[in-house]
Parts: sequence; structure tokens; C-alpha cells
Amino acid sequence: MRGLAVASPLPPAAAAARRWPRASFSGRETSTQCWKYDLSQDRSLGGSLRIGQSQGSLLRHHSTNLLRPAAAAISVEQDDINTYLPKGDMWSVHKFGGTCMGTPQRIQSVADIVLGDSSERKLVIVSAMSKVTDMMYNLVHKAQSRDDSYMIALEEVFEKHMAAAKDLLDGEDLASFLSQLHSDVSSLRAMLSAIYIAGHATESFSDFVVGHGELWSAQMLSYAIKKSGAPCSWMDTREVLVVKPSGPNQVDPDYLESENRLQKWFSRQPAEIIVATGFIASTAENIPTTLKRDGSDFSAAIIGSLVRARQVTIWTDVDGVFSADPRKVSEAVILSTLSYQEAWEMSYFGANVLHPRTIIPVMKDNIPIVIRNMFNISAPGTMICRQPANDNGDLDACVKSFATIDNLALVNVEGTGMAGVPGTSSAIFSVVKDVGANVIMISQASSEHSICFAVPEKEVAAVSAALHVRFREALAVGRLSKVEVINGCSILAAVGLRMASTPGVSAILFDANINVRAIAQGCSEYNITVVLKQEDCVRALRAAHSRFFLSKTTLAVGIIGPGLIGGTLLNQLKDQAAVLKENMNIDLRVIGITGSSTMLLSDTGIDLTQWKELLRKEAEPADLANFVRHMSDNHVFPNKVLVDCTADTSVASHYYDWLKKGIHVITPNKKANSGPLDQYLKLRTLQRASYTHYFYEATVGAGLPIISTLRGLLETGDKILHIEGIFSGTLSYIFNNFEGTRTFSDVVAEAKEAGYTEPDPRDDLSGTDVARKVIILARESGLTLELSDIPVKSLVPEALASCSSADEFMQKLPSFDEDWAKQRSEAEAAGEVLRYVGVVDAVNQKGQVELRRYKRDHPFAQLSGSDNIIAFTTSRYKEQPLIVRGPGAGAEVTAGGVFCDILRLASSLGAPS
Ligand SMILES: NC(=O)C1=CN([C@@H]2O[C@H](COP(=O)(O)OP(=O)(O)OC[C@H]3O[C@@H](n4cnc5c(N)ncnc54)[C@H](O)[C@@H]3O)[C@@H](O)[C@H]2O)C=CC1
Ligand SMILES: N[C@@H](CC=O)C(=O)O
Ligand code: NA
Repeated sequence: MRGLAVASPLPPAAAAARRWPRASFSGRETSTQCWKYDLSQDRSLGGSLRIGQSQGSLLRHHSTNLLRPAAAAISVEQDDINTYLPKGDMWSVHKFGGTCMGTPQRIQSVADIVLGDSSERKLVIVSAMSKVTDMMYNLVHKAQSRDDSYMIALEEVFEKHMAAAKDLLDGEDLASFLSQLHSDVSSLRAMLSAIYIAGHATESFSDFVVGHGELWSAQMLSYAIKKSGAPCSWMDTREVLVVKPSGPNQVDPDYLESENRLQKWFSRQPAEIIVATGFIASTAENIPTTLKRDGSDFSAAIIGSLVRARQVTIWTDVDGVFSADPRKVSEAVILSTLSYQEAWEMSYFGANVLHPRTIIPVMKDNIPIVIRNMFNISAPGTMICRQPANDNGDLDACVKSFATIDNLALVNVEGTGMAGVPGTSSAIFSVVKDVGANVIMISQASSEHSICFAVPEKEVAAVSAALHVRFREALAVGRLSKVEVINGCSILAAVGLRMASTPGVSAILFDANINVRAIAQGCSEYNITVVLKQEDCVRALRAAHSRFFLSKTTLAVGIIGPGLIGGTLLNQLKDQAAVLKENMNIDLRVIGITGSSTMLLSDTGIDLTQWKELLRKEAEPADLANFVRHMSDNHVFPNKVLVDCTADTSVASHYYDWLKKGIHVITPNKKANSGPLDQYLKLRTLQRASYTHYFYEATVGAGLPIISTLRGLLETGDKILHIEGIFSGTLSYIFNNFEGTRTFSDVVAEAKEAGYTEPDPRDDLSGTDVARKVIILARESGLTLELSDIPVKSLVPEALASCSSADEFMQKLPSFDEDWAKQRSEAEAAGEVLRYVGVVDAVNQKGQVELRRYKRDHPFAQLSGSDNIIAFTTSRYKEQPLIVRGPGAGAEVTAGGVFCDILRLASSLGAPS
């Protein structure tokens, strides 16, 4: 036996070892070095001798069984050649479906994608141009039903391909394609005419006709690739792929024969790029046939396996495999990896991934399949392979996807006589088999008292009738108690390879508030299947999906009162939502906005860029009860919060119920915390006993950290002695700006215009707003005071207290400007300013609100704008109080304070800090 002649020196051992890690070096660093190689582990060698033809291949000597890396130029003696077809990592297989081959421009893009792949060798499988396969079947159908319009239809097929070729090709390539097209169409015309005369087409006649779509698309693409100068041949896979029928509408590949034929083919045309026809094949007797449904994917997988490809890429028009049907679950995400088994399970449960049989050929050789979008090349796609690369072991990753099957019926066979009686299930399922029904899932209670199974709804009547006949006697004597049919069912399947090793998966599924009728989980635990009412299915699918795929800190937000503060908050949420999601994994979804007359609801989140417009155009009449139901019935989102941005006492009276329902509450509205003491205490007791949160930072000092500062002091054991301050942004603004240049009523109007006042400014001027804040802080400090316990000096002239509206009040206020001017001058003459202050006297358990005069150098006299200043005197801050100062009213700062509370909530739900 002759050896191998290597014409140029071998690569250095170290470099070679990197490239062939399983090789063990023996010999010296000379041209005589040899490499032992573990053939069994290397799919590039396929366990038998392969000889490479370029640098980077492995050569094995027959007699010594030693392998060595090939050098750039090798001359190989004919005797030593087992095969001409190089196999292994150098091959990359691509498949482009009809949509990808839909137009000449797309065919050109396909050519560009193929040329852009740097693999040493490429095998490209193509489908017919979109719609062509249907057109071809239609030709056969017309001809055999003796409809002579088949001639016109054939002409259309011809025109379509001629037009595409003229767009795509030119010169000699175009001429030779068109000449082939002419000749093919002539033979088709003859064959269709024969079919027309016979009024019948055999399957192979039909397959012969139909396969032309692929023959033409493959030739066009190969010419388009060749145009760029790349060496490319096209392959009629009927010469290579041999299959045998294995059932109705099903064929099995004959790998051995196909491999032999492929090698022969390659020895004739050893091109670096081969464009091959998908879908078509032939029998061992060379009769044309097809690979049936999803045939081109199957062709790609078989050929990928024959050449032991590095990868098979299936190009399509979606970014990859979704975690659930995106038409049903808008939150569905593209999965980066899937195991073969997961892809298999998903296909079974109706996900449009790959036909299970497409996976078999590549699975045996561990060849990854990548699903990619040819219209979005930047998307990495989904890789289907043996071991998911990003399998990081957390619970979220163990469920890969959810799929559903509708229109099922559940059959439940029940009875004490079933337990321990061998053959019952075999009797049941032989009945099912006899009526030809397709069992989708089976579940048997371990007590063996019942077996239930799901079948398509349209098959259940026959199944039920046959079971009643078969078990008539058992039913009559009571061994079986019933054969029950439950119509209108769906299956929801959770698929994931790692569910087996992850505790708690089914618990999460059940926790999603799904009313489950039956459950099945195989020992392999690749899927958990639950049967539920069809009408619940989409809701359940969304709920289950959200449990696994949404961030734990996804918050469904309902905004009540989109006025100044609520509206500003919505705009802030709109501007910041993407940043929060990106940086902190906090996903905020406003799923409802209600004003006093209209409300806007959404299941998955309102588009905040147009909330105002939507609220005008798409809103429904406001109904707070329905609004809250919409929040609590939503099972997509794990956490919900209602944000009350009204000043309404009746809205505040519902907080207790909402917290009880598990809905968190956040508010700038002071009514609940300054309302009747018993209700306040009841609310706080409930909230402290639950894990539901209630935040209200903006009720005092707007966005200033007043409540949180006070809480921090108290929770760390400090003792509050005294809290004193200017708590009203409105009154602060008024007295900071009422300096003799403008009238009192003008300054009040300015404060209202600036958004500092309450919806009715009398609430500010009357001192009620300050009294409420004093009560809130007093109660927070442990005092049990009612609002009526606080003496308040009202600045509302008695005559205006009874005005029927805020507008009327504002109109009449100027008549009191003179009184105010007098008070101000008196203070000024004494070197003092007017300031409206609130006091919590924790030592004496009292509160107070009054208009005081302060010397010009007092800190309270130094404020500007809407500044609040609050001084906490405590056991720790006794000599010098702890002071918080800053703008204490206004839309942006108040909405910002409410927003802060929302993030505090997200943080207590587990968001990163
Ligand atoms: N303006 C400010 O600087 C500050 C305001 N706040 C508080 O913020 C809250 C909101 O104040 P603004 O936005 O200025 O008032 P606003 O009058 O501009 O907005 C209140 C909104 O609530 C709506 N509303 C009233 N009753 C309702 C109900 N039952 N159901 C649904 N919607 C209802 C109104 O139609 C309006 O759109 C008040 O509680 C106020 O005390 C707190 C701190 C500072
Ligand atoms: N109207 C209030 C707003 C804040 O609570 C004020 O003026 O302080
Ligand atoms: Na505050």
C-alpha cells in the first residue's frame, strides 16, 4: 500500500495541537511527525477515513492508522482515496425557504448572505420561489381534472421565472438559464398533456412536475453566486437524496445510499459552494419523489448530516424561536438556545419551530441548527443544539417556552373497579385507536381510579360512543362509574429541559391562578402539560409566561387622577421607563389611567407617548370599581400598584380594600392619613401585617424626603421631641413674594398658576392643608391625634369661606387685599416677616398651625419660591435640629416624589439598588 505524499512542510506541532485538540503528537518536529487521533469523538471524520484536499484537513495513513494535518498542497495517490467528499467542520449548510427566494432582489440577498459566510464549504438548500409550489400543484390538479387552463397556468409559471431571471442575471448565464427553462417547460407541457388525457396523475408524475420550482430556484441562485466570481455548482438532489416511504405522507432517508451518491456527485463537481434543491428526492429506483411537508428543512437536515456540517442555518422571516406565540403573548421573547428535545416538544405542542423529523438527522450527529431572519441579519437567531450554551441554572432559564393546543376534549374514565385491574388502560386505548382518534396527552391518577386523556374535540364523540359500547357491562355493574367528556378544553404546555432538576416549576405554574383540569408530566420532564378551559387558555398562557419571562420587578401601575401631578408623573414614567428597564431591570407598565369621567385600560401597558390622546379617543366611562377589577384580574403581571393622584376622600377610603387585595398603594393625597383616626389606624395595622406596601412620601413637603427622614429617625430608635416648619409650598410662596410690590390676591393667583395650590386654594389658605401635614407627621411619630385636635389659624376671610367654587373665591379675594397690605406693613415696621407654620409638639402630644411673625434674620425668613423647611428636634438632634429644606410644592417635584415611592416599591420587591 502506498503512503501519502505531502508536498509542503507540516505546521508546527503546537499550532497543529491547537487545531486538533484530540490529536496526540508522536514523532519529531519534522515532516515525519504523526498524530494519533481519536476518530470516534470527531464528527469531522465521521469514524471513517476522510482525506482533505486543502490545508486544515487531516490525513490518515491506511497502514499506520496515524493522522496528520495536511499541508497547503498535497498530492494524493489514487489508491489511498476512500472518498472525495470532505466532511466536517468546514461545511456550513444553509436553507432558504420560499419567502427568502420570493423575488429576484431577495435571491440576490440570499447570494450575498451565502458569500458572506466565511466557511470553507457551503451547501445551500433552497425552496421554490414563494407560491411556486402551489402553482405547480395547481397545474397537476387542473390537468388531471381536465381543465385546459393548465396551459395558461404553465405559461404564468414560465413568465414568473423568466422575469425573475432577467432581473437577476445577464449574458451567458441568463441565456443558459432561459434555455433550460424553455426545455423544462416543454417537457412539462408534454407531461401535463399526458396527465390531461389520462385524467389522472400518479404520485411520481405529480412529484416530478412539482419539483421544478426547486430546480429553477437553485439554478438561479447558483448563477447569482457565480456572478460574483465564486466557484459554485448546483445540485439536483434527486440524483443524491434517496428516501423510502415509511407511512402515509412520510419518507425516511436512506443515509448509506445517499452518502454514496453524494460522494459520487462531489467527485464530479467538487465546488466550494453548492446550491441544492430542497424538498425533492428520489427513490432507490430513481423515481422522483418529495420529502413531503416541511421538506426543504428536512433536506437541509439530511444533507447537513451527510456532510457532518459544522452548522445548519435555516433562514426564515422571523428573528428566531419565540418563548410563546407572539400573537397571543406580546411579551414573548426570542430564545437564544434550545435543546433538540425542547425544540421537539415545542413542535409537538404546535409551536412553529421545526418539524420534529427535521431534528432527527442533525441530532444524531450533534449538529446545531440555527434559525435566523434573513430580513434582519443583525438578529443572532435561535440555536437548537445538544446543550444550551446559556444554561445558567436559574429557575427562569429552566422553562424555555409555552405552547398551546386548542379545540380539545378531555375524556375521563373513572371507577373503583379500575384499580389494580391489568389491561384497563390497554382496553381504553385500543378503543381510541380503533376509532382512529389522536391522543394528545394522557394522565392517570396514581390511585388508578381514573384515566383521562385529551383528544381533538372533533374526534371525541366517536371515542365516547366506542368507550360506552366497550365498557357497557362495567358501567352497568358499577365497576366503572363514568365515561365523561369535557368539551371546550385547551392544553397549555411548558417546555424546558431543565424542569426535571428544578424544584418548584409546577408550583409556579399553578400559582399563576390557572384553573387546571388535568396535568401530565413525563418522567423526562421535558414538558409539563395542563388541560384547562379553552376560554381561560390565552389568559393562562400570558400569566404562566409572565411568571417565567418577565422581570420579578415588573410592576403594573394604575394611575387615578391624571391631573397636574398624575399627568406629570405619567410623563416622567414615559421618559424614564426604558432607562429603568435597561439599568435596573425594573419594568413599569401603566395598565390603567382613570380620571373622574373617563378611563383607559390595557392588559399589557399603555403607550405613554400618547396617553393623553388615547384617554381622549379610546377611553370608556370612568368606573373606579371596574378600574380596580381590571387591575386585580390581570394575571400577566406579578405586582400591581394603584397610584392615587387625586385629592379625593372617597378614593382614599378604598385603600384598605386595595391593600387587602394585594394591590400596593402609593399616593400624594393626604386624605387617608389625615382622615378619621380609627380608619387610619386600621389601614396601618392591615398594611403592617401584610406584605403589601403603602407609600405616601409626597403627602408632606412634596418630593422632599420628610416622611422617609422621620421614619429613619424612628426606626433607628431616635425619639421625636418637636417638629416645626413651613409645610405649605403655597403659603411659603405667598409670604416670600408678598413684599409690597404686588397685591396679596395677585400673589395667590401666581401660586395657583405655578401649580403649588391644592385643587381648591382655600385648602391652602385655610391652613387645612398644613394641618393635614401636621397630623400626618404627628401620627407617624406615634401621636394619636384627630384633625380637629389641631388649632388652625385660617387665612380665608370668613365672608369667602362659603364661596361655591374655587373660581368664585379667587374672584372675590382682591376685596381683602387692603387688610393683607396692612398686616404686612405692621410686621415690616417691626423688622419682621409673616410666616405660616405648623408644629408637632411630641412631648406634649399636641399640634398647632398658625401665622407667626419672624425676625428678618430667622432661618424661616430666608426662604424663597415654594420652599418648605422642616426642623426635627429629637433626642439625637437636640442642640441643633435636623433640617430639610427645598421646594415643597409644584408638579415636577411632587410627581418626582411619587415616582420615588414607585421605585422604593420596586426595590422592596427585589429590584437592584
Ligand atoms: N400640587 C402640588 O404641588 C402637590 C399636590 N399634592 C397632592 O396631589 C394630589 C393631586 O393634586 P393636583 O394634581 O394638583 O390636582 P388636580 O386637580 O390637578 O388633579 C386631580 C385629578 O384627579 C381627578 N379626580 C378627582 N376625583 C377623582 C376620582 N374620584 N376619580 C378619578 N379621578 C379623580 C381630577 O379630575 C383631576 O384630574 C392632591 O391630593 C394634592 O394634595 C401633594 C403634594 C404637592
Ligand atoms: N398645596 C400644597 C401642595 C403640597 O402638598 C402646598 O402648597 O404645599
Ligand atoms: Na415628601
